[in-house]
Amino acid sequence: MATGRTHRPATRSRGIPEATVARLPLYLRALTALSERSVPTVSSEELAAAAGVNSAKLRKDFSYLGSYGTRGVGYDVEYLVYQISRELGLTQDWPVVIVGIGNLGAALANYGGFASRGFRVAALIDADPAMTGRQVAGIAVQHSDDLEKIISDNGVSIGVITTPPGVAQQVCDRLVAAGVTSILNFAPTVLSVPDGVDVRKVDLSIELQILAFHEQRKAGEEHEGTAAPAAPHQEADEQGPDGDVPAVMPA
Ligand SMILES: NC(=O)c1ccc[n+]([C@@H]2O[C@H](COP(=O)([O-])OP(=O)(O)OC[C@H]3O[C@@H](n4cnc5c(N)ncnc54)[C@H](O)[C@@H]3O)[C@@H](O)[C@H]2O)c1
Repeated sequence: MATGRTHRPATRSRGIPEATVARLPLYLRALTALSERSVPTVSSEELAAAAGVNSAKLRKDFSYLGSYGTRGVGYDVEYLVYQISRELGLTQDWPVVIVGIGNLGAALANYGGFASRGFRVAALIDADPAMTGRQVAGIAVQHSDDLEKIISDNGVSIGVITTPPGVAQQVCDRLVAAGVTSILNFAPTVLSVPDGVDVRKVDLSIELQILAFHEQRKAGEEHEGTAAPAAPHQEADEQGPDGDVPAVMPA
């Protein structure tokens, strides 16, 4: 068993760096907004500004997709939406299960943004017998005793864990044994997974702690009237999609 990290090399087999992959959803979100406004083409500068990314980085990212735009015209919005969606695997439907249907699991189940991005909530699973059969977001919650059958029946490869931290590893092990190969973990615990399984961890409290650090530094600067020492240098590929620490991290 390996612990912690996402078990993928920094550069994917098709040669797209993970840092670029992490920015593709930002481009896609900006492009989708342009597409909804029937904007046909966009310059790299406009798109970079809309995505919150540096334009040179954007051009480099798109070169990995084989998309170079047309000088003086820019990028074709619809074609880029298609290209990025295909690269992210969003042109196919991904059934997802959510395990642990408490406050957070129910909120995620009710989030309408998954379906429009190619993720279908195929099943909701909880260990509390009182939850079994209860409708959440129009889906009947199923008992965790049936987890393996639910995964297999629905052909699920992506699992979301929103259980208490103490049971998250056990839930993760069952999901993986049942065939799940990608896990989005919201529980505040580090999961161990075998090679070939990707884990991403979301931790809003870490994001808040980072903001608190910056707030403290700003307050210190005001107080002392001098600049605080610069933050430690971050390598480009350690940075998040918009050049900051990512909200969703490799576990
Ligand atoms: N990542 C974040 O930013 C973030 C934010 C909020 C909460 N959390 C974490 O998300 C998790 C859920 O928080 P919550 O407020 O929804 O808690 P909750 O207590 O409301 O819900 C947890 C649910 O998990 C179920 N459960 C317990 N053991 C289970 C098992 N073995 N299999 C399946 N289901 C099981 C419970 O019956 C319950 O319905 C916690 O670990 C919490 O720390 C993370």
